[in-house]
Amino acid sequence: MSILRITNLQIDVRTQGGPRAVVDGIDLTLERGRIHGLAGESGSGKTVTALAILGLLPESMTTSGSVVLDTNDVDTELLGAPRQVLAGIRGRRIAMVFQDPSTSLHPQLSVGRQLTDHMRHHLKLGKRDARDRARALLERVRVPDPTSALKKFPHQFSGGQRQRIAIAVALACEPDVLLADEPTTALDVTVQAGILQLLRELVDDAGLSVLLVTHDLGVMSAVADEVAVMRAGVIVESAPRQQLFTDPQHAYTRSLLAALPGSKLEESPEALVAELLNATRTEAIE
Ligand SMILES: Nc1ncnc2c1ncn2[C@@H]1O[C@H](COP(=O)(O)OP(=O)(O)OP(=O)(O)O)[C@@H](O)[C@H]1O
Repeated sequence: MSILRITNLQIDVRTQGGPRAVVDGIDLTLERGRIHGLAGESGSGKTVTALAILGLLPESMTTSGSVVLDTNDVDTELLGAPRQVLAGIRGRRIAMVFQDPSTSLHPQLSVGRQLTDHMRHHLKLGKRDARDRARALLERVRVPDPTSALKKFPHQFSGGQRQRIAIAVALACEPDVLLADEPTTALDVTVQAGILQLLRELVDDAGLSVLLVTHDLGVMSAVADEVAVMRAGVIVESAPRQQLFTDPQHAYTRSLLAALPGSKLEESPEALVAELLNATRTEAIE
């Protein structure tokens, strides 16, 4: 069942020489309970695609096409939607996590405050209910000792734990869609695996739909159900993970795969996943 439908999305940036297309007519449908990977080299348009969904593009960019959120059979067009419509959707229906968790977390607010403010605002929860839910969320993303974690500040946690907290904040209002832009790129490989495993669990347990933006096909191969490969603003190939990794159709996809460091991928994507998940156990001791 689809939750977000992107149709013929075009993003132009104004330049002195006239408009330049940074995304040139892409189609992408996100399904509930699936992880959709958006891969491609730096500058191919992955991040601006994610930002366009939430109306967060810089002023210098214009859009056309359609981005429809379909919740409970009600379609909402997001492209060009009024500010208050987008404000009601951001964080509530569609949440976002970034490469650097500090971007999503406020350095001077306690973790508890960041989690509960969000819930009190969007879900109108009372103080005590919000606090109970915040504790449960930290438990769910496996931040150790949630009760004392609520009183701490972001800098008191490791990078991996900070990203888990950022994911907890993103999930606070039970969004339908999570946009994750390079969520593990800044983390070392064992911590990456733990975060990827967490995303997988959240998708499987809660029916969340994830758009996972990354230049790293290794990360993709570990968790994505479907992968779209982007180059210079265009999706050149889109296929279920297994198919894309074992039978790439486009020369650009083949070149990306060939550039992967001699990994288990040559044996099978599953072997790489097993390797990454094995590393997760190491992180649990972190
Ligand atoms: N604020 C901006 N003003 C003008 N051009 C921009 C701006 N942000 C991005 N661009 C341009 O838009 C294009 C797409 O950038 P985007 O950040 O989406 O790429 P990406 O695939 O996410 O790459 P990366 O992995 O490096 O983030 C690039 O050509 C980039 O130069």
